[in-house]
Amino acid sequence: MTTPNHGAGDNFDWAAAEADVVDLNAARHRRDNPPRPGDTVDDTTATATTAADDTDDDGGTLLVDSAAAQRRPRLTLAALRDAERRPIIPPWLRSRAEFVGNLAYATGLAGHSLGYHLVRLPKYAAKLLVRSPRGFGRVCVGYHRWLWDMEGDPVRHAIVRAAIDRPDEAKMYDRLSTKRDRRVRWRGLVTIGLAAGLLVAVGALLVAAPRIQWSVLAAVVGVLGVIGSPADKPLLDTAVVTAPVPPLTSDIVLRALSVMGIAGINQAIRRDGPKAIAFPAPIARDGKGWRAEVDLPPGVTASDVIEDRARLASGLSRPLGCVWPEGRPDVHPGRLVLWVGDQDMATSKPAPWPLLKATTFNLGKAFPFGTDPRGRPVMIELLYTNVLIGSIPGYGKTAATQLPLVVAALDPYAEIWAFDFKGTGGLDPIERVCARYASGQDDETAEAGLIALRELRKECAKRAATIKRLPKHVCPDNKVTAELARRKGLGLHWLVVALDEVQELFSHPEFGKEAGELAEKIIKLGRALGVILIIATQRPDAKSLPTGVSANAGTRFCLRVMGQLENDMILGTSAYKNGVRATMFTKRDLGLGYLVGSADDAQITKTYYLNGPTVEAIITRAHAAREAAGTLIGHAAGQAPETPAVRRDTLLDDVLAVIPAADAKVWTDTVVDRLTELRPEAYADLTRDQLTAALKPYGITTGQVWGTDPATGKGANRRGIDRQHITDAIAERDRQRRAG
Ligand SMILES: Nc1ncnc2c1ncn2[C@@H]1O[C@H](COP(=O)(O)OP(=O)(O)OP(=O)(O)O)[C@@H](O)[C@H]1O
Repeated sequence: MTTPNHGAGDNFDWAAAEADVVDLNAARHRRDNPPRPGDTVDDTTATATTAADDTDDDGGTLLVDSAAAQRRPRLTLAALRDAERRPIIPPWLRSRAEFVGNLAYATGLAGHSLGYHLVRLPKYAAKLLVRSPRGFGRVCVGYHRWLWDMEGDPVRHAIVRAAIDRPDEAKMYDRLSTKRDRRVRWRGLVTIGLAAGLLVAVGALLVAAPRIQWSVLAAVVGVLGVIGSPADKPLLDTAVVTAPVPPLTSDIVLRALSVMGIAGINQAIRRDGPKAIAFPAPIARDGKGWRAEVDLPPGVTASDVIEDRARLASGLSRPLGCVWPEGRPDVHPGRLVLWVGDQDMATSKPAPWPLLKATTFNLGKAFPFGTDPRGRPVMIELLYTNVLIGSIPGYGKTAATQLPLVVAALDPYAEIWAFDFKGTGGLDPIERVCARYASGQDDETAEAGLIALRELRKECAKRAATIKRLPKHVCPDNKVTAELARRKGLGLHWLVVALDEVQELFSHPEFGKEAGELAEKIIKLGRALGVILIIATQRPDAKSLPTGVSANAGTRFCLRVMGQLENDMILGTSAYKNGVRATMFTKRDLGLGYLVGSADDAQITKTYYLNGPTVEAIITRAHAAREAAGTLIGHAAGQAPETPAVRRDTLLDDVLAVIPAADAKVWTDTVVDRLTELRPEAYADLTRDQLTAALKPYGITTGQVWGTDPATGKGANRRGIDRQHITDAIAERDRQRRAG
């Protein structure tokens, strides 16, 4: 507020004082008369009061903008060009699945209603028969009133009463009576015509065929029965009882937002009334629910609302599973898209997976991963991406990991490696089509996973070299294309590698560090090389999920998690801040998560759920397709990982040669190094897993061995070979040779 200069005697600033009084009155008026819905606000007053609220340090008014500048901008060409265009065809008509779903629903409903009423036809006929005398009575009474123009009776009586005091009213009565007589006369003539017509019709009916007589009688009874029906007892019973779902209106949204206890919203509503919340688009039906776009008051972000979904649902008086708020940070942080479903998502019937009956599938195409709250399919493309899946235990990670694997299984040219480091058997149904497979919570499985990652790293190097060799016109973008992946002999087929419960591997005391480093390299390199890594974890923290891995995943799916850290580890930095919060999912939200990376915005997605027998059935078809295509390899074909033939004959003797009698047990890594030194031509590219696999047929397994690392001089426990096992195996082999 400006302060008049009191000490200046005659120089008193009357203009400033007058402005103050105007401002003060305006402020009082606003306080005493808060705007109501539908009120219009005078821009000039609003501007003046807004400006008056902005005071500088000295208490003087700080007018930042003129009244004109604060007025709503006019519609300009530039604004039109930038405006968001509403779809011409509504989304439910563009989505085939949604359209077919709606059509099927409408047809089903119509069929049900028809069947319901057909069964009750005798009851309806009886009702009509009973009601027809009353209907006949109503018709007679009605006709009698019409014939004698009885509607005008009260008026004529009123005029007779009035004529007692005012003689001029007698003239009016006279005019009305004449009119009435005329009307009754022509109505009488019509009645004579009608009676004659009726007599002729009855005569014709008497000589007509019985079928026609009964039909006419039924029609007359039907019409009279309908006319005779009491207003509170409709003829038809109710075929479908609908639970009334209240439509979403701006008032309801406003009420819900105002009870959330968000200070910014409450202050704005107190100040500006309903205008504090703006609706940039009309609230409309969207799928099986309502969609409202809301611009929250300045300073309030969509995530402030999303954070407390339960309170929002309470404000809307709807079940929690119906209320799905989302942010639109691409528009601005305060834009909230609120979708309120008719039915709780947790109790609604899950949609069947569209690929349930497929025999093959081309992995180059996007596949249906789940449905959004509106029931529309959510698609994922697997090529050139890696997938990271996370949640607390028991919310559908394995089920979500299984889906892309089943899809990959349906492409006979895609190779699959699958590892389940918790050994719960979630991926067992797809074992039959995996080139590599291991499941268990033991060190063996963890080691098999590490070995696979080493192999995968090598595979990436090999593929990179192949791509480098290819001419530019065959491989212009230096990456595997769908066409290259199909070419036999190039070795560039899609390779899908799933690591479920990967926290067990990454936090393994012996293999974890190396596995993490390898996974990071593969996730960075493999994308263009046709290698797709799918990683699922129930412990998304820095120790169990290397940041290099979490930061480089292209597609992310986060089911229920408990905190911001886990949320952002899976969905990416700032996801929580931007309102993408998998913490909002509740105990009932199985299979429900945020999917990031497959579309521009994060999508709330409920995965399609395939139970064990369903997966078995699909995998049986996939297995047959692979058999026909000749692509059943590795574990699926009953083969152990390959070892060069040259090593097989002399392997046991060579291993014994590099383990002196003084060393009872030696680390496998040390044996590999010594073998390479012994015969580089045979063992130069031998890996630890290959050696472990090559010794397995002799019944030799690796175990924990204490030793000293020659590089660091530190003692450690690692996988190693017992010399005694080698000597036993050689003795057994020699015995068999002698016997054979
Ligand atoms: N899309 C879905 N729809 C309905 N139910 C689902 C869905 N996905 C998973 N579930 C249910 O959730 C249960 C747990 O799923 P799953 O085993 O995949 O979870 P998880 O997160 O891998 O668990 P854990 O970490 O304990 O292994 C399943 O048995 C199934 O009943």
